[in-house]
Amino acid sequence: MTIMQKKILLLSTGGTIASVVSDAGLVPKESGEQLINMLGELPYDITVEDILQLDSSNIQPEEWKLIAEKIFENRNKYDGIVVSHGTDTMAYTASMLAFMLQNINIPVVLTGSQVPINVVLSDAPDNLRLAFAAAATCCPNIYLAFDRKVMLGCRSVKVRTINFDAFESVNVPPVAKVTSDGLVFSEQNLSKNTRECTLNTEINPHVSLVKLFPGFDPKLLFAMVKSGCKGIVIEAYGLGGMNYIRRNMVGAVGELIRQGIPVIASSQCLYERSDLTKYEVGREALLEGAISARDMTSESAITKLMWGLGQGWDVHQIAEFFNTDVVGEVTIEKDDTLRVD
Ligand SMILES: NC(=O)C[C@H](N)C(=O)O
Repeated sequence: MTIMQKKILLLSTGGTIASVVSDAGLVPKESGEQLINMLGELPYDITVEDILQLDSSNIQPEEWKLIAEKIFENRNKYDGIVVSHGTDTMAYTASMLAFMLQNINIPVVLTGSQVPINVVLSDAPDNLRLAFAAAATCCPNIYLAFDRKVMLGCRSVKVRTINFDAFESVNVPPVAKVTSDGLVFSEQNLSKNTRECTLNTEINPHVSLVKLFPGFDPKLLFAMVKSGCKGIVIEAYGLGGMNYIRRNMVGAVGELIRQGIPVIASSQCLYERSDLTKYEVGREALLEGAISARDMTSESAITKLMWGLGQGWDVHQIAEFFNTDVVGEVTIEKDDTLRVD
């Protein structure tokens, strides 16, 4: 009896995984085919397409669109898709793909490596094998697979520059882990997708992500808006606090919102949620109309803002959008009304 092998498409985009040493430093040169050849026999029917050959520092909204279109085009021809990608912006790409390809009907798994595949002790072969296994077995969704963990793409963050455990699933457990039992799934491997997959690559990249620091001049926010910025994510302090003495960030937020610029307040802390209702410095911002990012990653918050603005939505619609769990990117608690009374 012949067992039907799963059909998996590898879309290769470059990154360290495909890099070689050159006089100019590491540059992505290896093709997807070369990556596959380094893995030896795999129990899948693999097709390869090279769509980009970039360090992921060069991956921007134009490339997100191309990757999303390629996935959409192939979503009914394969059982799963693996996207090889540089690690530096992989969490941004994974988050944006989740918004652009809502209700995706197959597993799409991004992976890369900290060390080029042609180096003896590279992490690339393990990461690629994991990505293929995830693409063959996970529920439909956008994932990031790295260092024996499979995470929801919109919850992943790059947290290390050198060590192999470069990514973490923030505020939710990984979807699956590799143990001696193989790929072991958590309960999260349940697909919520019941609707038709849509491709919507309309985004507005004219946004800013600002990390608040003591002494930050709120006038700079208005300068950004003057230069065309249409929405701002502020990584505020702790639960979402902002200063209002001397330099009035809270007042600036209110003014921007009255001008029609959505301002999202997230936390500089990587873990756990922002909750603007707790302290006066958060409540004031909330009263001025700041929109809470709750427990979203900054990568998800900024890509969600770009996508929402791309739909032509105003401040109220963006607030509504951020109060909605669209692709698993945010935890909305049942009675989480964020009222300040
Ligand atoms: N490890 C990596 O892939 C880093 C590389 N600079 C990239 O993001 O393309």
